[in-house]
Amino acid sequence: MEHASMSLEQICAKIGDLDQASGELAKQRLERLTKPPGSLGRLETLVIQLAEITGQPLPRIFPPGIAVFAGDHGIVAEGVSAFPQEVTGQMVRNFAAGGAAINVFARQIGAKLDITDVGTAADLSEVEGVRQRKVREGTGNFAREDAMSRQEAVEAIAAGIESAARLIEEGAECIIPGEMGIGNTTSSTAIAAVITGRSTEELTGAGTGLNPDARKRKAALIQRALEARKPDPADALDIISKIGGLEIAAMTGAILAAAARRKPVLLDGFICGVAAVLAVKLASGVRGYLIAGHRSQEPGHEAVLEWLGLEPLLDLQLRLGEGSGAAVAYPLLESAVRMLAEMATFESAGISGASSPS
Ligand SMILES: O=C(O)c1ccc[n+]([C@@H]2O[C@H](COP(=O)([O-])O)[C@@H](O)[C@H]2O)c1
Ligand SMILES: Cc1cc2nc[nH]c2cc1C
Repeated sequence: MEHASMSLEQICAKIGDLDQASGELAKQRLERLTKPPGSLGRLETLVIQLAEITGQPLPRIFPPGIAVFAGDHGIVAEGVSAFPQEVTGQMVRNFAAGGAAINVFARQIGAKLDITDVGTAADLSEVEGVRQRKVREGTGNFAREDAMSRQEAVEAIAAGIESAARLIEEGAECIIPGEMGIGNTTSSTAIAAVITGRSTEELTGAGTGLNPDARKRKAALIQRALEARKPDPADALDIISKIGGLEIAAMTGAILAAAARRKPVLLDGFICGVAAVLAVKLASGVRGYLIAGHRSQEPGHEAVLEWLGLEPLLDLQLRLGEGSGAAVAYPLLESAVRMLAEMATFESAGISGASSPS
């Protein structure tokens, strides 16, 4: 459990450069496989990135581990979600019982699912299979007060580091962060606006299903809250403490811990993307460890992906969260690594190479 006890600074300092030499070996092997050069497109660039991340010329990414974090949001008092706050705790019970979408996809891809209550307003202490790391019972309403203290932000990040570190200790070769938190698209949109500098009108979406009028009110509320809170765009902890979420901070911790152990991080949707942006703000070297699983319907996700410089693998019009889009994308990583490891070479199969110069 080496990383569980490491401080945020220590984890950030441990994130190493990508291993170019392993990437180069993967690239050389790709050139010898029985296919026209480059014909497997993004599966080729993906497996090179996986080699650079893991430091393995034939990368291993199985089994994946899914770290799901739940937290509540005081901002829901302003009517920013189509669903009531109690759904957060109710869905955590559903995760523990195995009935949520992420449970189905976790079983499909052979992933272990680690569930942490990092700050719901519900009492989930009796629920088997839910790790209790409650930093506080939901954030403060950031339209009126800071979401949390700086210390609480650090504690929530530590809960995320702990979860990913445990999954990796138990054998996970790829980390998928996931979340559950009614109201968290409001916090995520506020963070995306601070980081990208784009307008809240442009970035704000329907979340779980707001109607167009309610979406407009949500955008205006976020704008007013940002003017009141004034988070420092250069300071990730200031952003988290003023307008963040406990489960968002925990996902940031999980991403940092995975990168520190050279494990690829397969990102889910908008909220997960925002957590990745915060991780990059804390340690810029994280960027190379990130793979975008899918493009969420939430408009802010596009801006976040652009900021991260990532092109998502899938666009299935998902907007669920929980890690679901990343879990659905995971088999593409398996295709990429199996292609590199299992395809015959021109040499071994006795197939002629290209006859004209490429
Ligand atoms: O992952 C996404 O892109 C995504 C987009 C919209 C909604 N969600 C999920 O819906 C919840 C937040 O929506 P809301 O409307 O309550 O802010 C939260 O539990 C997220 O997991 C997730
Ligand atoms: C039912 C439900 C399930 C979810 N999973 C992630 N966010 C969610 C939001 C709702 C409302």
